[in-house]
Amino acid sequence: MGSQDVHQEVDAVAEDIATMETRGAATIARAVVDALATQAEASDAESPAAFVAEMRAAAQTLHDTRPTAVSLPNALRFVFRQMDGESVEQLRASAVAAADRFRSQLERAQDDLGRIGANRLRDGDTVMTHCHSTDALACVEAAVEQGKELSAIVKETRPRNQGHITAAALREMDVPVTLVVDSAARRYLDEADHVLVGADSIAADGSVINKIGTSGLAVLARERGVPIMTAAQTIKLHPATLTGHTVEIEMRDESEVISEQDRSDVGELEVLNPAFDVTPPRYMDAIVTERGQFPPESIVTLMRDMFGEGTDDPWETDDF
Ligand SMILES: O=C(COP(=O)(O)O)[C@H](O)[C@H](O)COP(=O)(O)O
Repeated sequence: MGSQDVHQEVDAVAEDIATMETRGAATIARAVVDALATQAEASDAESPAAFVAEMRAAAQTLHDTRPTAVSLPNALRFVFRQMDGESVEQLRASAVAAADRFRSQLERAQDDLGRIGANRLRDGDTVMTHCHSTDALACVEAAVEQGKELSAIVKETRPRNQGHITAAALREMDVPVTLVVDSAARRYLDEADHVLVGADSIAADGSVINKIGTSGLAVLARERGVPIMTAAQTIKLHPATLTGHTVEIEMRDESEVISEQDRSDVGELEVLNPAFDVTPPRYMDAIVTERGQFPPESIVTLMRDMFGEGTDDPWETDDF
């Protein structure tokens, strides 16, 4: 175990998330749940209180990696809500079982969401994508499995070019891909039948928080009359927005935007590198979840159903 009895695997997972070795909201959620299970399995805590303290320290370490994707705290919350017992062994077993349940729910949710999203796509359609979203790709995959022939226009998604990952995933599905730079989006929107994006968080008013550039793409899509949908499992619903909190937008290092050499050639300047932006609900046609598709403005009903009026920190629960 490392500092505060946090398992070294937890520290490694946290490092991978912070450096974006592990990235994408659903993938991050799965990684943190795996790490919590490792923490639980490896714990040599001698009392239930010590076990819970260790799990909380592990959760805090994982939580503090990236701020925007709410799937991360929602995944931690899922495990903590189901952790229960009088002894270390019972607590351990319930945490590991909760992690197992989370993993299978995540997979099922993505499959269900994919089938729902696929219903919006017709044979012969071209979809334009932004960034890399496994939820969005699940819709394409389900449509392809239904026998629909699709093609894709993939935005490269500066500064980290996650569009390349999307292009590779689509080619695996035998979907023809055209890669374009971000600023070519408007030029090629006339050739697209749908814009398909994922989400890191969905706010109670139906705003979609996703990779920087999504909001501009949504405005352009509206202007060109191209429907745009967000594919997002319900673990992307942000409970704190029910009580008026806003979603923190991660600011990343300027080195992702400009090299040190180029920067010194240019001279004095400020570089800003927000990783995400907010698309207001009026620019989004539908949010597709595993529980059906929703007009963005109505997502609040699903959120109240799932969370009540709000929630605490993921590791705070009345059970301990
Ligand atoms: O914005 C991103 C990834 O950003 P980053 O690369 O900065 O993590 C994705 O669209 C969402 O996370 C959804 O992904 P998924 O559908 O796989 O959860």
